[in-house]
Amino acid sequence: MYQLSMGLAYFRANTHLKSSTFELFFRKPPFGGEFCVFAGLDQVMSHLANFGFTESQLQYIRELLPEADDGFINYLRNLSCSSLTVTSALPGSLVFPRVPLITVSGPLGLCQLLETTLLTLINYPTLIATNATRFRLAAGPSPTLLEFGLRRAQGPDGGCSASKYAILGGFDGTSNVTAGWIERGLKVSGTMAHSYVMSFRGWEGYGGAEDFATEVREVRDVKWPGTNEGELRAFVEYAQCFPKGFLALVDTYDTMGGVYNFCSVAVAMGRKGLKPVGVRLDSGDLAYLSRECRRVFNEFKASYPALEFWDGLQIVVSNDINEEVLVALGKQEHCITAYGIGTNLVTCQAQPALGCVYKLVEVEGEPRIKLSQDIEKVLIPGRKRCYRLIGSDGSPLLDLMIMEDEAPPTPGTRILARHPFEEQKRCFVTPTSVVPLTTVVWKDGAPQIPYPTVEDGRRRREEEVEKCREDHLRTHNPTPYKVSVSHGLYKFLHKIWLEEAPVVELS
Ligand SMILES: Nc1ncnc2c1ncn2[C@@H]1O[C@H](COP(=O)(O)OP(=O)(O)OP(=O)(O)O)[C@@H](O)[C@H]1O
Ligand SMILES: O=P(O)(O)OC[C@H]1O[C@H](OP(=O)(O)OP(=O)(O)O)[C@H](O)[C@@H]1O
Ligand SMILES: O=C(O)c1cccnc1
Ligand SMILES: [Mg+2]
Repeated sequence: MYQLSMGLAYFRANTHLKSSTFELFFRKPPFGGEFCVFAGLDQVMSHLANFGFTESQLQYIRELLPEADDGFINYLRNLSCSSLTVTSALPGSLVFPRVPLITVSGPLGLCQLLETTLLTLINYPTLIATNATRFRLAAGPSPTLLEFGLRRAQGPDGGCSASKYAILGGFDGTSNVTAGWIERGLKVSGTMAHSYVMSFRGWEGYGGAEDFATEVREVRDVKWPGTNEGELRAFVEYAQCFPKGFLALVDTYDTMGGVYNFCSVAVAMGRKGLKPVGVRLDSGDLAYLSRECRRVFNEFKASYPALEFWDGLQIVVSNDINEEVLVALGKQEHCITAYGIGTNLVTCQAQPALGCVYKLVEVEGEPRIKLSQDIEKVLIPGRKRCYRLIGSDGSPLLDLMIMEDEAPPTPGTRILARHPFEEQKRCFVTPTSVVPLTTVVWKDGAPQIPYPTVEDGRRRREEEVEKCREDHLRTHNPTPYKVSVSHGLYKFLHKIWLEEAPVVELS
């Protein structure tokens, strides 16, 4: 309604066709960090391609906006994104405050109508991709990270976005089947819950292979005759159902008893030439219990050395894991090989919203500025070009915004980079290479790049994280990354600022 109301007022004022430019950017990185991982462009591109109003939507808008006349409704009826040029960062890129992630140029009315949609399509995907990247950085490169969050997500749609963009951010798989169905190629996996284990008590009604169950019980009785019988039955049934995918939840009654039950089934499977997958721990001290699991696996390895799978068994842990728990586990000795993470990942509990904004910076070639008492909120006016200046070690030195008509920075040439608002903060920089931060992604009614896939984003994130200095990426008190403007843009910004700010009269 926000956008439609302005749309009508622009139409009445006959300014709806004026050429304009809007920029989408964030001012403060989330989670107390220094960076975001850009995501959501795939959905933006598909929105641009499909943008339009149906007759029934137009009818509804007439009801909502009694001020709308036939002329306005006709204008909406014929709207499409063919008159827009959109430039954007590419998914998986590391992005920093105030640098435009998406720039939309075209008729004012149309650009305005896109505001809320573009923000909702970028804010959450970028937030979750950033959260997932931080979880990956905290966990290190080797463990498997599984997204388990659909049950706690902000609705089914939020849950599917979470699954997809968590994978872009470095997760390996999701338990969300709908996400895998929508986005073919996402790895989908699931283990078992306590309810499954709890549903069995003893062996009454057992219809599986008798010799298998007998063998499992014999192995168990040698090691620890007192383990829970219902749990053992649950594992035996599951192993027969999933001869290649036996991963047992071991903490329903007593974690170590569960591990012995698992190993007993594993021995009987091994004798049939089958390979069990591992265990999942869902409570208690996950570091300690993972070491205990490995100790029991080693004990069984000593007793059954002919079976070759003991060293490769997975130890999956879950239960309210967040970034802090991952950091804490990183400092302890443990034998965890995989993490299942739900609530804290998908709800981004540490910071549930990213504050990207969408601001008008130019109309009919004239810059526009929004002033604020809060200096951080003062808008950098005019259309700009943005570059990442790379140093001799391949890591980014700073991001630089220049005015559209300025000469781009070139490798080997020394230039002055300035903080946009603090006059004394400036530096000379001689980049080894210069990378443009945005690409034209939409023009003349057609996409200008192939539709971005999750895999593209994942790869780009990996490359960019690899190149970035660790102190910019660290969890606590990261080193600020310099986002700067050229001397020309600095002068321009402050000139426009003075022109627009009234001089107060005191008496
Ligand atoms: N070794 C560890 N170091 C740091 N944090 C841990 C460690 N082990 C577990 N945690 C975390 O500590 C918290 C334990 O929560 P809580 O005490 O409610 O669980 P629990 O009682 O073990 O399990 P549940 O309530 O599910 O039966 C979880 O957030 C878990 O991820
Ligand atoms: O803890 P999360 O990061 O959200 O990960 C997913 C959790 O969801 C399931 O348990 P659920 O929370 O349904 O039950 P529980 O807390 O009683 O184990 C699962 O066993 C994990 O513990
Ligand atoms: O597959 C699992 O183990 C799983 C999936 C979702 C939530 N909790 C656990
Ligand atoms: Mg729980």
